[in-house]
Amino acid sequence: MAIRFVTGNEGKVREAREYLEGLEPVEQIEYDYTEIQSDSLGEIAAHGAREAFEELGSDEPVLVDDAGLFVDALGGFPGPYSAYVEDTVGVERLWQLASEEDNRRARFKTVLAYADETGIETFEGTVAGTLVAPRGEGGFGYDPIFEYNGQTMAEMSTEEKNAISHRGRALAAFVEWYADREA
Ligand SMILES: O=c1[nH]c(=O)c2ncn([C@@H]3O[C@H](COP(=O)(O)OP(=O)(O)OP(=O)(O)O)[C@@H](O)[C@H]3O)c2[nH]1
Ligand SMILES: [Mg+2]
Repeated sequence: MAIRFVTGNEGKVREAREYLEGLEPVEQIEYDYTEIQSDSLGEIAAHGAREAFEELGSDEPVLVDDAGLFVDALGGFPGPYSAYVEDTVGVERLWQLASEEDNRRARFKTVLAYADETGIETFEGTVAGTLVAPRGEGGFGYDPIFEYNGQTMAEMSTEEKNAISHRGRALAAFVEWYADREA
């Protein structure tokens, strides 16, 4: 059965489609679910998936992805507020802020929430990296400033990014659960 990926972010859809190819088709739905204010990406994603599944109708399962960049030297900022910070100050200014720090370590985290008629499951993925001056044309969001193993995520192909990224890891956990459940 097709999975309805509820997001306005085409980059997320591209990565999920690539990863889930051969498992299930992924359909993008632009439904504006409530993003609750919380420190927990898991709570935000689960709440969104529950609301979207109830409000959209039909039995087709839904998937919601809530993601954030956590900068160590900034106490985890912008974390759950990453979309707001990208839209307001922007990626370049966040890099300027981080570049004043000696410690440039950061983590990217995604929680996927999957909802169907039996309930909700969440899957988490994290990647640790280093913030750098922007490089690369691929990816989206903060990818140009997030370096892993010498490459920014914007310098990687979708497949390469999925192999190491927070979203790829969350998708791996999802696929493992999904395959077991179908068996
Ligand atoms: O460098 C990045 N690599 C990624 O892999 C990635 N995934 C998300 N983001 C950014 O982090 C915020 C998440 O906010 P977010 O989860 O609310 O997403 P969003 O608002 O873009 O879409 P939606 O799914 O909510 O519709 C937004 O600024 C996204 O651009 C990423 N940046
Ligand atoms: Mg959002």
